[in-house]
Amino acid sequence: MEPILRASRLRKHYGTGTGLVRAVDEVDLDVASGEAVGIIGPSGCGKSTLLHLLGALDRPDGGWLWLGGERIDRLSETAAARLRRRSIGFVFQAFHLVDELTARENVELPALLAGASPRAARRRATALLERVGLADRAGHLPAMLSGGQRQRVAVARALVNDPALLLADEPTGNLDTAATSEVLRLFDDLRAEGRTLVIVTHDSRIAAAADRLITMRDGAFVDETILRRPSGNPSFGYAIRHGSTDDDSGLGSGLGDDFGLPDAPGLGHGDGSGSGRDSGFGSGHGFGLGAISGLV
Ligand SMILES: Nc1ncnc2c1ncn2[C@@H]1O[C@H](COP(=O)(O)OP(=O)(O)OP(=O)(O)O)[C@@H](O)[C@H]1O
Repeated sequence: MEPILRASRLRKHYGTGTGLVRAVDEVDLDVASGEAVGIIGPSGCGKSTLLHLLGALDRPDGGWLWLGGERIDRLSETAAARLRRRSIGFVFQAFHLVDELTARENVELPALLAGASPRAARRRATALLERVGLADRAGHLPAMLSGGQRQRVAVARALVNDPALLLADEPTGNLDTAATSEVLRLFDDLRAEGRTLVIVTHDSRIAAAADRLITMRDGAFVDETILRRPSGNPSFGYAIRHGSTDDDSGLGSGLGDDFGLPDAPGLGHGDGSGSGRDSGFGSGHGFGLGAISGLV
């Protein structure tokens, strides 16, 4: 099965006064359709830079990137903008709603920009606001909404063009505990309904909404943990090995211990009968399940 998103040796380096920052350094990533991938790691390790590359918000210095089989790493500004409108939904820490527009108008906007009729845009925005539990706030301006409500509007907006890929950068970073729970529930629902998600986060609870968690450090992937099989892709087969020769016992349980996440029973002890990823983890470069030992 072809991944919907594939990055190969993706690279973004910044020259600074004090030297070279390898923000993203030869990263390989495959994301299957219907899979929810969480990316975690210390501040400055390159998570946001990677997400910007994956979402064609920024161009890599090197490497290749495909979305739905289409090369997207060398698009012109115009083509990248078109791709983002059509195929990618973004959720940012700071919401980025238009202050002068109501919740419904904010959600309608990307649909209108993508060429939907006003009536179709309204129909879709109304349904999505209902979907995120904000039907009764459709006419409110962002200033009249709580942080959690604003982020739910932002999620509805990200979904309005039914994107192939939803990218979220610290979606709970600006939220208090109660609002985080609202947004967490929403992401958990999106995962369960089979949305293809990549979420960058510091928040262990949001990270737990992922099917697979990747840890970044110094621009590279250093660890990978499978939490569950993707719900959007029942035929998805992980090549999880049996036996004790590989240190795969840390799957799920190691994560729970180190990161405050619930255990993922069974995942570390799969029957090995899955068909396996088409190219293994991260396109076959880098590391495999044997390297997993919980979060570092
Ligand atoms: N435009 C830029 N110019 C120079 N350096 C940059 C630029 N953008 C990011 N960096 C550097 O690249 C590295 C990765 O930054 P990035 O924002 O991707 O990290 P992050 O993991 O998302 O951090 P945080 O969790 O704090 O948001 C950092 O060292 C950062 O200072």
